[in-house]
Parts: sequence; structure tokens; C-alpha cells
Amino acid sequence: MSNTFQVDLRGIVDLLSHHLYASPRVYVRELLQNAVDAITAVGPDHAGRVEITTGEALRITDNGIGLTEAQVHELLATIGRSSKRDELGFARHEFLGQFGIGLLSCFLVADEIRVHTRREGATPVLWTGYSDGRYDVRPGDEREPGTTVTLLPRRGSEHYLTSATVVELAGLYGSLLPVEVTADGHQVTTGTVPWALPASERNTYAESMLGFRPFDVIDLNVPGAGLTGAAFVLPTPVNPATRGGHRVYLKRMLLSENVEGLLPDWAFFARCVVDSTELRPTASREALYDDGMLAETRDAIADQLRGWLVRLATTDPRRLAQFLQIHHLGVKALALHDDEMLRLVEQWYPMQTNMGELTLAEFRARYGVLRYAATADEFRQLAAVAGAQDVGLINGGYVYDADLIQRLAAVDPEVHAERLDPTDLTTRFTAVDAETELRLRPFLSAAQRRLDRLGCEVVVRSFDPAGLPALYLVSRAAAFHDEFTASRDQADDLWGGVLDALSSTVPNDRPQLVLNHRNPLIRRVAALGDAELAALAVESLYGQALLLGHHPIRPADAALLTTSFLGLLDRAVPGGNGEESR
Ligand SMILES: Nc1ncnc2c1ncn2[C@@H]1O[C@H](COP(=O)(O)OP(=O)(O)OP(=O)(O)O)[C@@H](O)[C@H]1O
Repeated sequence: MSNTFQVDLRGIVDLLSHHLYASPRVYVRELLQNAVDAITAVGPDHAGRVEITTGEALRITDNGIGLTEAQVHELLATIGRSSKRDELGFARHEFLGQFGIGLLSCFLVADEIRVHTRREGATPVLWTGYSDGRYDVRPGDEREPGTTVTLLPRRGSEHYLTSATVVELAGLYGSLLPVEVTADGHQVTTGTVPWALPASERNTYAESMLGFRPFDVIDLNVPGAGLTGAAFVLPTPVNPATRGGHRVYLKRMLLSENVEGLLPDWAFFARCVVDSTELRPTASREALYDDGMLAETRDAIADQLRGWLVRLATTDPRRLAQFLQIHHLGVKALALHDDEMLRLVEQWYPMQTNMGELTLAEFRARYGVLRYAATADEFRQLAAVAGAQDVGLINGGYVYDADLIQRLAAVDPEVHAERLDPTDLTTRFTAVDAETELRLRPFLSAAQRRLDRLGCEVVVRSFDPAGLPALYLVSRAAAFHDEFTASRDQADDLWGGVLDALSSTVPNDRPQLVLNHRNPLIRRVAALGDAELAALAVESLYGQALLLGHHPIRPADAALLTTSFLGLLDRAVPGGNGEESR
């Protein structure tokens, strides 16, 4: 014995209202959709009209194909039955509907639905359905071919059927529909799609619908998906992690204002408004069905956005620079994962270097190796000295920059990157000749004695620029060592013990104060007969070099800065040595 499933309508309505549709508001969309489909079914030359009125009840009338009594029994009384599928059960291309459940959404706001309909050449029929699952069919009053659906509001749902709400919802879902729609006398359909408007009106559209005045508007066209539309480029920075939704229409009916998955992740800077005849909705009609077609469409749109970027680069680099200025954080964040964005950054994003602003591509063409300082402090410390020796240096200290340089070198075997360590520079410093070295020895050992307690080593080298008297250089190992000893001092006994055991493995090359023998002041200081004055001078040079390189100032350094400054002042101002006038 074989039986058929029984369906409890109340269960189905609950399922629809709470789980399938985001809000009961969608009933307006489903009604509009049925009216448009009925008009489409008449034929391409039929001048379709849809009229919605509100009041005690909501009425929506179309001059579409209508239904015969037999069709009413077959289509309206069977959930899941649709006239919009072919014999094999596939959705027919020209229609919006396909599932055979849309009319049920009206039960989200109404307890009773009446469908008054007439097919050309047949008699009028009145079908009445109730939310408890009953329906009846009677002969209807005389009427033109077409259909009128009437909803009697459910108690508590009246607000979904007020004039204001219905006019708003009909406009939201139906403004681009290819048939004439009015709601309580208001013209709902606008006639033109926004992306076909002249440039100034597109901007106004974006301002009112998307909430921003676009930086630029890019036309989109994907014939394979029957897709036309526009991408509006955001004029202000956005966090690329916040997925912005797109306004998507399917066969001119709004799917959602917040569709995801239409663009690849890297295109976070654009909001699209598109219409497609081929992309498919999910059953809730609030999202796009994620299939091969959507993937191909995404790729095609990505190509068009990339094309826009490339065009900007060749025809209007100034605007591309503006674009990157707005969206650089997002572009750079994505470039850490996306090779195309990485190339964009390489070619077009100017980074700070000691030779002015240069793109990584320009820098590489000029200097071969992408030599960079990993922090802004290191960069400041090294930029001038490196520049004077014609060593190009990139400031990798801005967010993502050092990582991007490293990644570029990782993905492209032709690119070489090198982090410049401050002590690497000493190899470019020329040692002074043996005779001078010998002459300077007493001065140097006196200077070393003064700086020993600060853990700093004093050396003399010749380097450019000659105007720079002294440079404080910390190697990575030395910086680590400093941090290590600082933590050792703060740690409790247990951790102190562990750190002590480790300390033997920590290299302890000391930071260096490099005095520049090319600098006239340094020569004069080194030649001073007055040992006390020379020591004061070395201490101030040490303090000044620390400040110049933005190094942390420890309490001992601060004390030294004060005493050396006051000491020098004392020597400079006449009347010292107890000779003050009384
Ligand atoms: N205004 C109308 N004019 C003519 N036929 C209609 C009208 N409204 C509904 N119908 C008929 O009733 C059937 C069921 O409608 P329903 O809205 O439930 O499903 P659908 O539109 O086929 O699919 P979907 O669930 O995707 O909307 C339709 O296939 C159509 O044949």
C-alpha cells in the first residue's frame, strides 16, 4: 500500500516565517513576483500593469495570464507546485518564481488570501485560502483577464499592510521592474537602471542609496551571467575584514541590499549594484546560490576591477595614487595574502625611503636589493648615513611594509630583500689610518672609561655625512641583550634563575658610539688638551646621538645628559671656577 505525505500547513508557515524568510516584509516581493511572472507569461509585447492598493485589505491586481479553474486547483492548492518549471522540473528561465511556495509567505501577515482570476476565454474563479490549511473555490465575479490577490490582515500584522509600508516595500523590491507598478497611486517603477544614468546622477544615486559619494564608478558587464551594473568605489578607508554587501537584482527584482560573495575579498573597496538574469537565488531569495556561475561571475567582475586599476595606472596615475592613499591599509593587508594586490603595491604604492618616496619597483630598478630598516626608529637612525654612502634604504616601519617586502622576496625569486642592521653600516665606515689611530688612543681610552658604565663602546671611523658628529648604533643582538637584562632585573627568583641559565647563550656585543673623524668638531674634541672638557664633550655627544636615533633614555642616560649639558654650560659661561662676582 502506498500513501502520500500529508503536510500540516501551520508547520510550514512557521518554518517559512521563522527560518526561511528574514522578515514577513518579503510577502510584497512574492506578490509582485507572481504578478510580473503572470504578465511575462502572456508574451513579450504585452504592456503589463500592476496596481497595489491598501485599506481594509491589501489588493494587488495584474493584467497577466490568469488561471483557469483547473489550474487554480492544481497550482494554488498544492504547496510546491509551480507553473514555472518545465516538464523535467527545471526552473523556466523567463520567470522569477520557481519553488511554488511564494504565495505561502502571505500567511506571514494574513489569515485569509483570496485569488480572483480569469484566463482569456475562460470563466472567472475565486479561490480563498486560510492559514489553517483549508481552501475553497467558487465562480468569481466578471473581470478582465488577469488576477487580483487580496490579503486580509492578521491581527497584530496590520502594520505590514499599511499604505506607507507597502509603498516603501514595493519601491524597495520593485523599482527596477520592467512593467509599470503603482502602489496607492504612487509610481513605483522608475524606468531606468541606476548604472545607465549620467555620471552626476549616478553620484546622487550612490549618495542616497549607498550613503557615500563614490571616488569613481566602474561599469560592470558579464554577458555569461546576463549581468550589468556598476561598482561604486568607496571614498573613505574601510576595514577589509568588514564584508560590505552589494545590491543585487535578479531579473530586475531586488534580491537583497546586502549580498555577499559577488566580489573577491581583495575588492573590499567597492560596493556593487547589479542586475543579473542568470544568477540564481537561494530559496529564501535573500542571497545568491553559490554555484559555478557565481564563481565565474566573481572572476569576471574581479577582472573588470583590476582593469580599472590598471587603466588608472596608465592614464591617470595621480588618481591611482589618491586611491591608494585612501585604501592603502586595506590594500596592504590583503597584499599579505593576495599576489595581485602585492603586485599593485609593488608597482604603485610609494614607500618612504632615504631617497624620497619610491615604489618598491622603482627602488629595485635603482638599487637592486630591497634594503630596508625594520622599524621607523632604525630608519631615522640610519637614513642620513646610508644616503650619504649612496645606500638606498626603505622605511619598513609603517604598518605591513616590512612584511610586504619580505613577502615579495618570498614569492618572486628575482626579488632580493635585506634588512639593514645598524651595525651593518659600520662595515661601510672607513677606519682611520694607523698613525691617527695611535694619536687618538689616549682620547679614546678616556672616552671609553666615561661610557663603560653605560655599556657603550666608543670607536672612531670616517663616514659621510661629515656634518654628523656621532652615531649611536645598536645591533639586533645588542638590542635583544638589553631587553634580556631588563627582564632579568624585573623577574622574580624562579624566572631569574631560568633567565640566568639562558644568559650565557645571549650574545652581548655592545652598542657603539661611532665618532666621525670627518667631522671638524670631533677632530677638535679629540685634540683637546683638557681631559675633563673632552670627557664632557663625549658624554654630550653620546646623549645627542641617543636622542637623534630615538633610542630609549634610561635613568642613567638622563642623568648623564643633564650633568654633561650643565658641565658644558658651566665651562661656556664666563665667571666660573669660584670667580663669581659678589
Ligand atoms: N498573479 C498570478 N497570476 C497567475 N498565476 C499566479 C499568480 N500568483 C500565483 N500564480 C500561480 O500560482 C503558482 C504558485 O505560486 P507561488 O508564488 O506559490 O510559487 P511560484 O511563483 O511558482 O514559485 P516561488 O515559490 O519561487 O515564488 C504559480 O506557479 C502560478 O502558476
